[in-house]
Amino acid sequence: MSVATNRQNRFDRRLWRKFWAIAKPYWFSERKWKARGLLLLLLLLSFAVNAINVSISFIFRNIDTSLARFPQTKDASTFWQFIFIYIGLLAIGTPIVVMFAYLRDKLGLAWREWLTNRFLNKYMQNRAYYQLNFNGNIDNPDQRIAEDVRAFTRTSLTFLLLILTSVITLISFTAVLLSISVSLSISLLIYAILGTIITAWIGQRLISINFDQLKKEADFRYGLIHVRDNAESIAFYQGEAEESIGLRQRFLAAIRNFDLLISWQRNLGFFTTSYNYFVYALPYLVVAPIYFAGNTEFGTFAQAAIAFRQIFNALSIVVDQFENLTAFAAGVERLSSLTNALENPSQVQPGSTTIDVTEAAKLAMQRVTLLTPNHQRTLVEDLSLSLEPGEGLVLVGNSGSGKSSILRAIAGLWNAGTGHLTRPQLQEMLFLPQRPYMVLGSLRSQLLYPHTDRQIDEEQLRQILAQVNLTDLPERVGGFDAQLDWANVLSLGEQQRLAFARLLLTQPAYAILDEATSALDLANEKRLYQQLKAMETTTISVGHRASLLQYHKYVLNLAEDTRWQLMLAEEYQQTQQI
Ligand SMILES: Nc1ncnc2c1ncn2[C@@H]1O[C@H](COP(=O)(O)OP(=O)(O)OP(=O)(O)O)[C@@H](O)[C@H]1O
Repeated sequence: MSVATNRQNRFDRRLWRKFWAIAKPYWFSERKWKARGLLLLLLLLSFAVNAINVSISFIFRNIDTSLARFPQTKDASTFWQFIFIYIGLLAIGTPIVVMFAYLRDKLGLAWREWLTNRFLNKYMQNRAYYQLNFNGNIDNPDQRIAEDVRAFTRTSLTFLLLILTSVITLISFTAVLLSISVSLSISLLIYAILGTIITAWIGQRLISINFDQLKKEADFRYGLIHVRDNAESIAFYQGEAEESIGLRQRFLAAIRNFDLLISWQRNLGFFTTSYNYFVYALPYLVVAPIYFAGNTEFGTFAQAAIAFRQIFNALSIVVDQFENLTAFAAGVERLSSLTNALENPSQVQPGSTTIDVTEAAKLAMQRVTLLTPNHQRTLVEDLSLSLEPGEGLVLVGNSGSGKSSILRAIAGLWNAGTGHLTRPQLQEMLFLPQRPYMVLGSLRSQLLYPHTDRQIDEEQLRQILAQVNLTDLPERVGGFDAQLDWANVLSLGEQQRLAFARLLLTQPAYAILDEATSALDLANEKRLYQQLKAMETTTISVGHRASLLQYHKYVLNLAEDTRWQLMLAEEYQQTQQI
């Protein structure tokens, strides 16, 4: 066996294993009985469809023979008898064929629902959605969960049933065909096997092209979404020309690859089309010598053509479905790599160390060295500090010195490094990130996020809004149930105050504020920090403004070369004034 074939076999085996790993859980899940029951029903229906097809071949054999005999016998009644049988069969067959397709799609839908939920659960667990951003191998997880899962469940079922029905068809019509001619059966078998081998050989390249196509289409769509999400910034920069070049490049990449795809489909088409056409002539060529020798009746031609077509279709599923199979294989690869990435979202490399974390009532660090997730840069070295509840800490330092990264380490988003971190439970801490986060939903859910199921009456919500100086917001936007594109409708300062309102509602023991008041005027900032103090919330802030110092006891000053300095806020203020 050549090296290439060996590699191909390994690839096929791996693909099969990957397919099974994605497909199996549903068929062994809590929904397994419903799924298996439906599959069994579909099998029974496909038996019925097959029996109908076999009957049709006999009906037409008799119809054609009665027509051929007519000049001698002058008997039309046999002809009409079989026409009526055929009509009766149609009446029974139609609902069976329609229900078969309907139930197949129903099962596909149930499977998709289950599998998508499974992916969504894993995607939202252990912050996998965040960690995947740093995984260069997983592009567009959104497309994988939305599109690839849909295609996977649908196509798997279609193929499975196609293969099962093909086997049934093969067995029943081979019996029909053998009763006509053994040489006909053998020639058909050889023809179909050769066809499959040649198609698989020409079509190999389609698998990788299809894989690229899925990626490039998703990249293009993501580019468009990016423009929509950042419409205002682009408009201010007048960046249309640049954006348009970027979009066109992504589109062109998709188009070029598609061009390649259709060229290969054309190459395959030259073969499959001629292969499919020639098969019409084959049964006539094989039956004619038997007929001319007077060894069979005229109707055999019709029956042989039908049986031949059925068997040929059954044997040619690989040829017919090759393009779909390649697209399917590409989808399986994408889902399989996503599944693996979701199993181990933080991608901890073997041998690399992580910061130890324990939970306690206070926040402390012992000799913590923090690295970027790819382990390429050390941000801070040997950091030790201890903060009692009520003592605030403000992090200062140049841009890029690692202030936000320390907050990420406290939140458990980043853990590459060494040392020991003690922190309160995450439920007791609320983080307000640098860019205010506006959820998709109503004003009420905006305020209650991330615990939107809490029952808080509107009066209380109004009080909180008044505390952050947004008294008139509900009236302005149309009430607490109004759903708007909040990130674009509210000013940055308003978004920051809304995020602060969330904080006041949640009343966490610790508030971690990453430049969360940078867009506010000093009076608003003071008001908000005073409210946090009144709630006895311990604050850990990042900011460049001197005004923040007065609300915290300590200052952690980060230098860019991984050094740091911890001092009392008052002392720090004095050093700044000198
Ligand atoms: N996902 C990442 N992978 C690798 N490096 C990163 C990643 N995110 C940020 N960095 C780098 O880590 C360094 C520290 O970033 P960080 O956001 O902590 O800075 P910062 O001090 O908060 O800056 P600023 O004041 O501008 O917000 C920066 O040099 C940044 O480029």
